[in-house]
Amino acid sequence: MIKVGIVGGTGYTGSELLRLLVHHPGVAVSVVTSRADAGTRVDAMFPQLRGHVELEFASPDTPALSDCELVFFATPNGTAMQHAPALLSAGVRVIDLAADFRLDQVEVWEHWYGMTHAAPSLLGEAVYGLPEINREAIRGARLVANPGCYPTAVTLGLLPLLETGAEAGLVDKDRLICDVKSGVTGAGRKASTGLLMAEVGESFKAYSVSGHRHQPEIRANLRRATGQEVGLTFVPHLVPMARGIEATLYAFLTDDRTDLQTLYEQRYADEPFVDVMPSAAALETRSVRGTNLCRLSVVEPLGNGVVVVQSVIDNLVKGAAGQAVQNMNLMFGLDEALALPTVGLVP
Ligand SMILES: NC(=O)C1=CN([C@@H]2O[C@H](COP(=O)(O)OP(=O)(O)OC[C@H]3O[C@@H](n4cnc5c(N)ncnc54)[C@H](OP(=O)(O)O)[C@@H]3O)[C@@H](O)[C@H]2O)C=CC1
Ligand SMILES: CC(=O)N[C@@H](CCC(=O)OP(=O)(O)O)C(=O)O
Repeated sequence: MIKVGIVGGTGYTGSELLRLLVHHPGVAVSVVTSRADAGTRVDAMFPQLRGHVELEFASPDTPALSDCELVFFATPNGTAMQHAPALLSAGVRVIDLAADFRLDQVEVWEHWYGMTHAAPSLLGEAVYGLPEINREAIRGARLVANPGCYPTAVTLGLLPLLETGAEAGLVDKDRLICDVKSGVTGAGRKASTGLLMAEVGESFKAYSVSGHRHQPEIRANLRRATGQEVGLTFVPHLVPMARGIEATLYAFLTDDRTDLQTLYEQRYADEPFVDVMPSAAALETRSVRGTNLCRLSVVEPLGNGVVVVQSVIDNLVKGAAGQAVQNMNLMFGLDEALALPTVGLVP
């Protein structure tokens, strides 16, 4: 059994990790932390875990984390970078669900995250944990930077257009448009006026239109996959639902000879967690709710050179905790799909 710790176990992604890991046959969760709720039984806070988790939340400074083989950080940005160096030195592998190790250039990271990086020397070593572009590197990694939720949905949606068509110029890589919507759990469980039901319910808004920190992460992913710079406009929106991300992605074709449906189906034929719909189906977030799937559809609706890709994920699963478990499975030589659901909770 792999001995695992979770820092930040009272948050949405930490509790989602617990939901998935209690069904994992190769994992024993031995430490779950919270500063505010240290000493409280995990199943007292989360009755859905009764009978599955017999732990109390521990303080994050507990030495028990150093006895783990793997520690997940399900904490705000800027936390894992303070603790990862000591854990790695103690031989513990680390998966950070936050953004501390996602960008490889420290000045770009500091610009977007507004703080000084505490462990810049690890940025070069950290492996970006999107298995669909980085599987082999993840297998050998000590430190994995789990992708952001929006970057997961957008990168998987655009990848085939850019990867396969880059040299031939399948689409205009300087004018990609990403219109993306998220449920409110994407903002975390902390108390915040902007997340109150009366603020979010019965309404729908765009935010960070002038720039969101996931834009450089998406560009870095597409650069990593294609070797080329891309130009993209990324606008996130908040939708009054708990879970789910829907990305509607637009690209302008520069070559109309490629069969887009075949391109997408072939690119993801061997991917256990990417499902390409057989036709230009309209996608719903609920079809992936609770699953580790990214479900895609591609269509050129008017035949006028504008491609529309839809991409849906559950932000807490493929967008966070599920992807982290997928990465853990790869790092420990297990079946990549172990303990990861693929049937959505509908309705
Ligand atoms: N929610 C989502 O859909 C996604 C989130 N992420 C990222 O994952 C991370 C966690 O997100 P989420 O679960 O939503 O966040 P939450 O706000 O729901 O939970 C944060 C958790 O971290 C703990 N925590 C906060 N500060 C510290 C600290 N300084 N040291 C140790 N523990 C701390 C909190 O407990 P306590 O304060 O008691 O210690 C709590 O358990 C974030 O970086 C987020 O950006 C990534 C992809 C998707
Ligand atoms: C709805 C909502 O507020 N979403 C968050 C995304 C948070 C997230 O997951 O951030 P990281 O992936 O960088 O960790 C936001 O836009 O800030």
